[in-house]
Amino acid sequence: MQYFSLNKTAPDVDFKEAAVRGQAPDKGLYFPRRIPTVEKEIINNITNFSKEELAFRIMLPYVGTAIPEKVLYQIVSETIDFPFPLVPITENISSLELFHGPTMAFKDVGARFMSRCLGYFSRGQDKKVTVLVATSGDTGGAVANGFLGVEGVEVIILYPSGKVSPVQELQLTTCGQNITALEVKGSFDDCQAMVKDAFMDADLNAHYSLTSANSINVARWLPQQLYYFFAYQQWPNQQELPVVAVPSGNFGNICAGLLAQASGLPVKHFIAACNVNDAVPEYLRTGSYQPKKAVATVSNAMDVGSPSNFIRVMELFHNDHTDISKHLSGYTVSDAVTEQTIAGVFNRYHYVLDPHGAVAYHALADYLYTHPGMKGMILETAHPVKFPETVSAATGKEVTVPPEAQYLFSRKKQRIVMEPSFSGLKEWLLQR
Ligand SMILES: N[C@@H](CCOP(=O)(O)O)C(=O)O
Repeated sequence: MQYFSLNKTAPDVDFKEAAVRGQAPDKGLYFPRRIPTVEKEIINNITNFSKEELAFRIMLPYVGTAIPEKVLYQIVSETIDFPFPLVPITENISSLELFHGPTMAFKDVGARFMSRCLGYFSRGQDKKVTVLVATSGDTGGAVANGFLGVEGVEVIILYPSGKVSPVQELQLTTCGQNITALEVKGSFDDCQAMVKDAFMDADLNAHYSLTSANSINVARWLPQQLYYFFAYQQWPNQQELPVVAVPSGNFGNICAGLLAQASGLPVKHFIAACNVNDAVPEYLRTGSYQPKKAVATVSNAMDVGSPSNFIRVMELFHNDHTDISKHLSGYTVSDAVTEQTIAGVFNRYHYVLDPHGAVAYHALADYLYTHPGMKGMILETAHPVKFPETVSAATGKEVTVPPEAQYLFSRKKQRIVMEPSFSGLKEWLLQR
């Protein structure tokens, strides 16, 4: 498999080089030259496949010969070594729970896959790989956990000061070892811009082998397709296809779902469920795409004003607004409605949504109301315990911390505070 840069002025590369570089030298995102077709035999008999076999068959064409098949099988098996249950909430809405991994968010899949690939690629290399990653909440913890102790790789996480939840902050600031956290006095978009500038800087590239662990990196982005296939394995009526509502911030997750659909996964329709940071729903409504300055919300992981992966969504549909709109609807959900949704779903169905899942639930319920007879699922992207204040206030009940997360509260936060400027980041990196 070859990958091309969406800025179209850098040479094509294979999976290894795309993963090791993160971003193309012309600052473009890598995109697969061709979209592999998932064999009909797999789709028609999907319940006969184990999760591991399915994951291996989906990822193999994207990885090509960059990793031996036996090693790839091992990597995908370790990546998905936890449950992905599809839980019914109402008669026509189910929740695909993606929070049963080590950091209780969907990012564990991409982070675990990428860390293992990078660990494999950096074996026997003298030069350490430095992963720079920006987070609005969940990516940071997942990447910290996925890369902790990986030989030959160090991770530097940039997160926006005061804009991630306390559990998220503990997850990304308490690992130590090869993980360093930088608290940036700005927004997620500032963090992401600083990281992207670093990849293009000649001095930094002379000192470091830099890569990204955001979904701009194909090794982080592509495995996010897997749980859409796991959802279809559990979907009860494969004649009546699901509408899938995805809480969307940087748009890597929904773009992976759209890619899975383009490769043959049966899905009725996708919904990009956003909070008020809604540049993409706005584009779907008006045909004009205008990145916005991000504002803070209760669904903080989606507080992204300029979603990196929107360009990949455009590429999938050849920049055709009419075609995109056939496959994808956008919704904007306010904090007040998010909180009412958590309360309403808890009171009526005894299901506890996190704020991101609640945004998706509201959008899906609204869509199904105007499309009677359809059924759908939300991607429940994070555990409610990551947002205890919002969830407890809405449900009137304490959120119980799962035993596997309790250790976090005895750990000491360690981070370096930084202004939101690339020159500050550069100076710090060069002085280390
Ligand atoms: N929602 C993210 C923002 C970064 O997204 P990514 O998928 O590109 O890593 C977060 O939780 O950090």
